[in-house]
Amino acid sequence: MRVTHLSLTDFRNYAQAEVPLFAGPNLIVGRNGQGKTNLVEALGYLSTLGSHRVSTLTAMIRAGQDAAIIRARLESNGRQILAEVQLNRTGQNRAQVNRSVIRTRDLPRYFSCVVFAPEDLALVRGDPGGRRRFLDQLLVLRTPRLAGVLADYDRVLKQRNSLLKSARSSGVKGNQLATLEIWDERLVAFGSEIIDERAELVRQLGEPLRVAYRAVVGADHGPTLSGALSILGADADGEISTSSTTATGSAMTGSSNTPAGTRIPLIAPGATTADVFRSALAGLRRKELERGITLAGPHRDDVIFSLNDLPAKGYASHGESWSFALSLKLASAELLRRDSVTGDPVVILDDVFAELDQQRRTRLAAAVTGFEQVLITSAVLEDVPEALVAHTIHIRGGAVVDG
Ligand SMILES: Nc1ncnc2c1ncn2[C@@H]1O[C@H](COP(=O)(O)OP(=O)(O)OP(=O)(O)O)[C@@H](O)[C@H]1O
Repeated sequence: MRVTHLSLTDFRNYAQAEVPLFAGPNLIVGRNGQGKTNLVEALGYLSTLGSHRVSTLTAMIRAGQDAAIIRARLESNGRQILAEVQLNRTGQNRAQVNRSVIRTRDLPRYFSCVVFAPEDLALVRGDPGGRRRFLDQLLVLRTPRLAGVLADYDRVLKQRNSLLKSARSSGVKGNQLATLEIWDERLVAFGSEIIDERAELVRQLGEPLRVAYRAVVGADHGPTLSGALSILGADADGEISTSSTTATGSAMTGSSNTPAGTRIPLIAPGATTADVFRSALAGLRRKELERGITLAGPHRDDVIFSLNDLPAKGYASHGESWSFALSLKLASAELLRRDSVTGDPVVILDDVFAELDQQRRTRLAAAVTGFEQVLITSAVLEDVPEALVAHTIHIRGGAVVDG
């Protein structure tokens, strides 16, 4: 898939911009602070419903304006699609596809892109929330129906938390316990589906992750790489021990790959994720009523990435962490490419070449050149490998300019 034209109205520092885009590499250049990242951030929103650099979406609306509009013409398997979204300060965003209103959360059904940016380092070094978001965005792009399951889980979690909070402040009443049991069942139903989907995704990421790491680093006898989903919250006070679903565990090189996706039975052989989740909630009941929040569930999961059998977080060097993060993104682009009926995801490299040495630049360029469309932003033209210098767009002060 590719974007053939991007229009922005009152988005970040763009009052109005019309940007034609082409198949293959598109290089977006300009001095610092001119609007290069803003341009690709707009496209990222259409695919992830978020930003790779801020969590408050109102920052994307041009200062002094009430709404921003992102409009992209897409070509997907020969089909033309016009995807639009209006971001409002009120938070009531509106989306359209081919001029028909759709739910904003359904936008990723029409457009998939993978954004690589310096912020990705947080996937390895940052908090679990970033890793959960990474998995969930990829899940939704691959299986759009899961956007609904994630939204339902969040809704039930909020309702369950407010019930726990009110039980904490006013003492537990019998009818509250009955209601809590109803919320428990819903939380378990949505939550165990999310846990299972995330675990399967981590398992599937294993092989492309190893291939990507090798492509970026060029290791011939590479380190071992693995990821494991730690589920049900790893409660700090030890009420429940962290249960872990090993998801990728094989050596990066060598022929005898450990079978990926080995499930460790958590309670008893044959126990389902729902069984485990349900009994964790039962075990935490007293503590949850004391604290007034839900202490177990996929909202507390983490993915533990390992390099050379050590957790990447806290052990990997800056260069290793950055290569790991790049590889995670490359691996997700590869998964999307494999299972997408709409063709390759659009690959966006936002300011990444400045972070890499010459060898890694060349290797990364080689890894992405096969994708149908690649958008690259850079303040320094010379940082970008020649293989990616083709169509060039110059940005100055929130406007597309000639040369
Ligand atoms: N909501 C907004 N309204 C108006 N201007 C904004 C808004 N958000 C950001 N800007 C402006 O956009 C500019 C930053 O744009 P952007 O991050 O795209 O720069 P860039 O060209 O990628 O720079 P660099 O090379 O330094 O990464 C800043 O001047 C900032 O003040």
